[in-house]
Amino acid sequence: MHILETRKLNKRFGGLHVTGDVDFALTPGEMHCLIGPNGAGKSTFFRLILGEHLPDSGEILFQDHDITRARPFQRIRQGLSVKFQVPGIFKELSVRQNLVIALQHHVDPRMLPEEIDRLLEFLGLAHAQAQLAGNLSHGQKQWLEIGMAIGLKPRLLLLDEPTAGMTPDETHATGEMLKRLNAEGMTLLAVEHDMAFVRQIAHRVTVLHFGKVFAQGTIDEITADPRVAKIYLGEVDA
Ligand SMILES: Nc1ncnc2c1ncn2[C@@H]1O[C@H](COP(=O)(O)OP(=O)(O)OP(=O)(O)O)[C@@H](O)[C@H]1O
Repeated sequence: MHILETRKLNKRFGGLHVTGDVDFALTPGEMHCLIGPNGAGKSTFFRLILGEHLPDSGEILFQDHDITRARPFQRIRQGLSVKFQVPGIFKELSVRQNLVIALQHHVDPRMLPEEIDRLLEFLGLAHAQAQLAGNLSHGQKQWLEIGMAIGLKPRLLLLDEPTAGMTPDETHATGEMLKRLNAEGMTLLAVEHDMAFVRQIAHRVTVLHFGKVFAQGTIDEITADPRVAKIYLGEVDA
């Protein structure tokens, strides 16, 4: 059984084949990273999974349900959540208020304060809960956004370059945070460029190149593959 599966997923923009026949499957409990050179189609593949783009052909299955044409909110209701690269936090509100907004329609109001305390602790933001979110460091803003995305207790969390712009310490702390989520049963799929981070978290890695699955394996298999090194140097054509 797979938690997410795409079958021959295709997306074109004009004449450009951005996603070409992508067959991809995620096992429940897996931490998977999607890598590939700029323009490989990673963001487009993410947006197809989320329902922000509709494919020209192919299928997307989530927990064995066909969600190919489902609206984004329907996918979220089924247990999909996403953390985008640009934080969607409310800068003029406190850290705690941001979490209240994210959780209030999904958690029993009597349990809300306790649930938020637990999240703040998990994110390492308990001491900053009264601060305005706009005053947090870049890394803390990303963690708050992760908190808002996991407050709904998704089965699958998608992360778009979760460590972009972070210091090495923040990047490492983010990796450990994601590993704890995974240990609690959440499946994770991250688009990521930082290979040290990929090594820290990924069970398996998929390389996209010109919209196609170019290679798949453990990080050791991927980094030892001379064909993968060549696509980053621009030596392998579509
Ligand atoms: N809405 C769109 N309309 C037209 N072309 C698009 C659109 N979105 C993406 N593209 C093109 O599709 C290709 C793949 O883009 P995509 O953003 O999916 O790649 P990526 O692997 O995420 O790249 P990066 O690592 O730079 O973020 C690019 O050539 C891009 O210009």
